[in-house]
Amino acid sequence: MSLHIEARDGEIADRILLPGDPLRAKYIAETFLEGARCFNRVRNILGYTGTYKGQRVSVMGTGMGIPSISIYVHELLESYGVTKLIRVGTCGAMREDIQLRDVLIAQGATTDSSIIRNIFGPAINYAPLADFDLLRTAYKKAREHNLSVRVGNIVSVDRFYDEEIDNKKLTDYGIMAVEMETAALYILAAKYKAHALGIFTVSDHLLTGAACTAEERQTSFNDMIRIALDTAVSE
Ligand SMILES: O=P(O)(O)O[C@H]1O[C@H](CO)[C@@H](O)[C@H]1O
Ligand SMILES: O=c1cc[nH]c(=O)[nH]1
Repeated sequence: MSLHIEARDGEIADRILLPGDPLRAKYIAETFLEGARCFNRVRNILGYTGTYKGQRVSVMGTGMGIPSISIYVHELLESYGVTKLIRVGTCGAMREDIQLRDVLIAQGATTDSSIIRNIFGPAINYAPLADFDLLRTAYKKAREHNLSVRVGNIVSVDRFYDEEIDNKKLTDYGIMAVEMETAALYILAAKYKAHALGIFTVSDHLLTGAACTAEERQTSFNDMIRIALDTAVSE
């Protein structure tokens, strides 16, 4: 056990999907995994392990924001020896050429979080990056399923409601979308020599105001989930 995860040794697979919403974890386990068993209920951050295409895979919520995901990813890496972590998140599109329900893959995760400064000090602006092998595999799997995905830079912000952020500047420099956790996932995975990737479904659009319902957010992101699971079990 670790402080926030009550699983016993061996109950968590070495590869795990990480949605922010614990109910999305439950949905993934019940819909896509065979023989899924719950290994965590602490704080209702639900976690499950089952099999997908014959291989053990886990899925667990991370909560919202960098402080929350940092706790769970740290404990998964430090106490449970997880080696492949794939975030399956929602995001807000920031560009006109990206639509509701599009699937995006974060090659990089720009951030305004103090996590970079806290770790590296004021002189270094570390660039959190996806694991190249996972990224390449996810892209290939998407193409095999005839799904179009976009690969590029996203921004992991500290505040969901942020009136001060300059979104226009971020999009001018190629940022596709906004979410709240991936920079920390990539940094922690790098520290522990693990492999991490963030895959997203666009749940709302910052320019048009279009949005999926809360229920759709929880359940309607099957394309992203299939890509993530196929990537998790490859090699
Ligand atoms: O849907 P999840 O995976 O939680 O991701 C996004 O949704 C939450 C905000 O509504 C933040 O956690 C953000 O990163
Ligand atoms: O963090 C997020 C997630 C979805 N949509 C947003 O606008 N922000």
